[in-house]
Amino acid sequence: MRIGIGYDVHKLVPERDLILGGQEIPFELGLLGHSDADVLVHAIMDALLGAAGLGDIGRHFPDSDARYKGIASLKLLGEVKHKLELENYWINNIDAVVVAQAPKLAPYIEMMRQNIAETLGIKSKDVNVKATTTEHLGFAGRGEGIGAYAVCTIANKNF
Ligand SMILES: Nc1ccn([C@@H]2O[C@H](COP(=O)(O)O)[C@@H](O)[C@H]2O)c(=O)n1
Ligand SMILES: C[C@@]1(CO)OP(=O)(O)OP(=O)(O)OC[C@H]1O
Repeated sequence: MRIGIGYDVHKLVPERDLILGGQEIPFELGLLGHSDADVLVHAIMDALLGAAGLGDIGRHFPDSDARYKGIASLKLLGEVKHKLELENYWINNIDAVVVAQAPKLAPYIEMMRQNIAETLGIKSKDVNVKATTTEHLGFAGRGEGIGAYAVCTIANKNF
C-alpha cells in the first residue's frame, strides 16, 4: 500500500462560482483559478499523483496551458485516474478536509463524495470529505480563501 498527501488553497473573489468536490455551492464569492479552482479536487489529485510517485497537478496540467482554462477539475480527476490505471494502481481510500469559514458545507458533503467516487469508479464510502472552520483565525478564518487537505492510499495490482 502507498500513501499520498495533497494540499491546496485558492482565493475567494466576487463573480466566480464556488465549486467544491464538483458541486456548485450557493455563495456570494467563488474561488479564483485557471481551472474552476475546485480546491478539494485539486488536493485529492495531488494526493493520488503523490501516492503513485507521479509528481503534482502543476506538472500534468500547467496553468500556462489554454486547454485547462475554466476546465472542470472533476475532468482533470478523471485524467489522474487514467494515469494511475496506466501504472496498474487501484485506489483504496481517500480522506479529505476542506478548511472554510463559510459557507456551511455540511449539506453538500454527500454530493461531493458521490461526484468524486463516481469519477474515480470507487464507492462513496471510500471517499470521506470533512469540513472545518479555523474559528476565524488566519486567511481561511478571515474568509480570504479556502484550503483543502487530502490523503489517500493506493495499491499496485502487480505487487
Ligand atoms: N465550512 C464549514 C465548516 C464546518 N462545517 C461543519 O461544522 C462542524 C464544526 O466545525 P468547527 O470548525 O467549528 O469545528 C464541522 O465538523 C463540520 O461538520 C461545515 O459544514 N462547513
Ligand atoms: C488546476 C490548474 C490547471 O491548469 O490550475 P488552477 O485552477 O490555477 O489550480 P492550481 O491549484 O493553481 O493548480 C494548477 C493547475 O494544475
